[in-house]
Amino acid sequence: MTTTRHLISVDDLTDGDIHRLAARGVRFREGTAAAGTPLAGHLAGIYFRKTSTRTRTAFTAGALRLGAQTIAYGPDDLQTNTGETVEDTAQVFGRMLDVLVARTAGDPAELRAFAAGNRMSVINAMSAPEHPTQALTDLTTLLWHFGHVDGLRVLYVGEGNNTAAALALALSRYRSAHLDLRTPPGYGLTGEVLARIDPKVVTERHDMKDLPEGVDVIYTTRWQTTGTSKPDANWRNIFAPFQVTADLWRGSPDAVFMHDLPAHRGEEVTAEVLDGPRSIAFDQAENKLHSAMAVLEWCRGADPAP
Ligand SMILES: NC(=O)NCCC[C@H](N)C(=O)O
Repeated sequence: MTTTRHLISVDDLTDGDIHRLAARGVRFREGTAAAGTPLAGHLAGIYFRKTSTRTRTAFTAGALRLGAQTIAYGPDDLQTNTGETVEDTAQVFGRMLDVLVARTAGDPAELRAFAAGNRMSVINAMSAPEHPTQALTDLTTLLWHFGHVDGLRVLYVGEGNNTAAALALALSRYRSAHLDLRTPPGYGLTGEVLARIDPKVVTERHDMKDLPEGVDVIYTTRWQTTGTSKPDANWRNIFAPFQVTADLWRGSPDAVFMHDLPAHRGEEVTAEVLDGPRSIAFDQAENKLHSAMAVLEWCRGADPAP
């Protein structure tokens, strides 16, 4: 009997799942995961309604490397565009696909509807409130770079978007980690996410005063989150103090720089930081592939026993 697991929210994962998925991503990155094609005979639908460079490539390449085959759907391809319900689409997909990787950038309820029949695994490749596969990539990157996640101190500067939310939820599972979020006023984590994080691990402020010193990581994200628009015309002035510049390294000279990408040099980060010696942003991007392979394997129960 094949296992069918879904990854729609970080909260679909136990602490053990999170720790094992991050560790498995590191093994794929280091080339120490057993070679093989555990997903041979599986078919993965790759359905992106929004732009994607890293996530779509990582899940397509990851599925192929694990022996699965893939079918790609763009925003205009499905009969949902002509009025077919998601529930009916899900019934059909569930009879033909083993995995559906979907980026809707909207309400994750649609992903739950795809998952309802439990006949295929559904992976959230980014929805409005959360980007769980990015959080697993980020944990993989932290574990790969530092050798541990517990005890790390992360300073996140930028919008409290899907990436920030997933990171906050994921780091909440590492009791002695600390995530200090500095989000522009009016652009912080939602109340729904704040209710689910561990306040001993995650703190949030809406200014750049009294920044912590000696942090291990400084992380940012682009200012124009997919599928959103800013309500106030003045938003660039509100975001300007939150640009990540080399100045932030004065109190944390050893910190590495992370970014979920795509980057916009001169907006959320300077070129000096993104392209500088402390940046591991493109290693982090590569880890999307290794982490996607860990997620795909886990979703089908093809992961190594704990
Ligand atoms: N790494 C990614 O998945 N990048 C694409 C989206 C990043 C950002 N969180 C956004 O919502 O626009």
